[in-house]
Amino acid sequence: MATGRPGGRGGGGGGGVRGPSRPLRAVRKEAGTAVAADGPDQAEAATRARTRIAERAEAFHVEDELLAGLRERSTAEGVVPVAPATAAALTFLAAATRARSVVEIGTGLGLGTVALLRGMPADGLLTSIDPDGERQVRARVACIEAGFAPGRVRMIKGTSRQVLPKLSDAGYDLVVVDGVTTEMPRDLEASLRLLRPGGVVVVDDVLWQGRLTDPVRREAVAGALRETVRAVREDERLVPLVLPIAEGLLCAARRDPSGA
Ligand SMILES: C[S@@+](CC[C@H](N)C(=O)[O-])C[C@H]1O[C@@H](n2cnc3c(N)ncnc32)[C@H](O)[C@@H]1O
Repeated sequence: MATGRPGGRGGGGGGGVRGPSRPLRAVRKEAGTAVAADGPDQAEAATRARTRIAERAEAFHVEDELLAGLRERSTAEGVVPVAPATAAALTFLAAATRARSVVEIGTGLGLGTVALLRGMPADGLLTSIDPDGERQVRARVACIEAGFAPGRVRMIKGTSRQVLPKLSDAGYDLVVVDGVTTEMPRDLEASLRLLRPGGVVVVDDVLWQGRLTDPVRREAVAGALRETVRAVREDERLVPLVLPIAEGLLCAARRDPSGA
């Protein structure tokens, strides 16, 4: 029976109860398989359908005036804020994990900060890191305008390299990596140290395909993204997931080694 979903065929079917664990060989599905199986017309139709679905999913999230204003100001100043769907995902993840202690790398003007606070419990504390102290002052004002007491946010001025080593090991429920892309592999590694068992790390825009005119810079950014994705995929302490939101939102939960 046709499912009507692009790529909705195959997938192994079957129950979902796993047998005794044994090492499994990773099998990667290559892009383009659909062309071989269905022909170019079906593949194109599937791609169009996927694009439409992605657009509808993005349109589901309508930002309020506060976030829309922050987005406009951020963009005007050359700070790339998290996308609307990413902001919604941050709010969701903070709520779903009941994240009381959160770290955000890259405050910007505070769009992601407000999104995270909106999902966190009322007694949660968000630590946000950015070398630009002036932006952090404005982000703090945005958090107050959003209705959060000043004590809910700890703004720390500095780069992730300077600040992350000073934060407590296994002390955080959720870490969001949204600083400078070339620092991402290092930020990820530091973030994993900060996560408590069961904690979640989120890395924004890992499937970035943007164009940079400087080829050296472009390769540095692409290399950092590849390294980050590979590190998460290969880390057996993590349960990874890439959500096709904006330019790819990488999430990973840190397993509890006690098995609890
Ligand atoms: C992509 S923006 C963050 C956007 C923000 N999360 C939001 O949703 O609006 C990146 C931010 O990282 C900051 N940044 C640059 N270098 C950094 C570093 N080494 N460590 C931490 N943050 C850095 C920039 O000043 C900038 O505000």
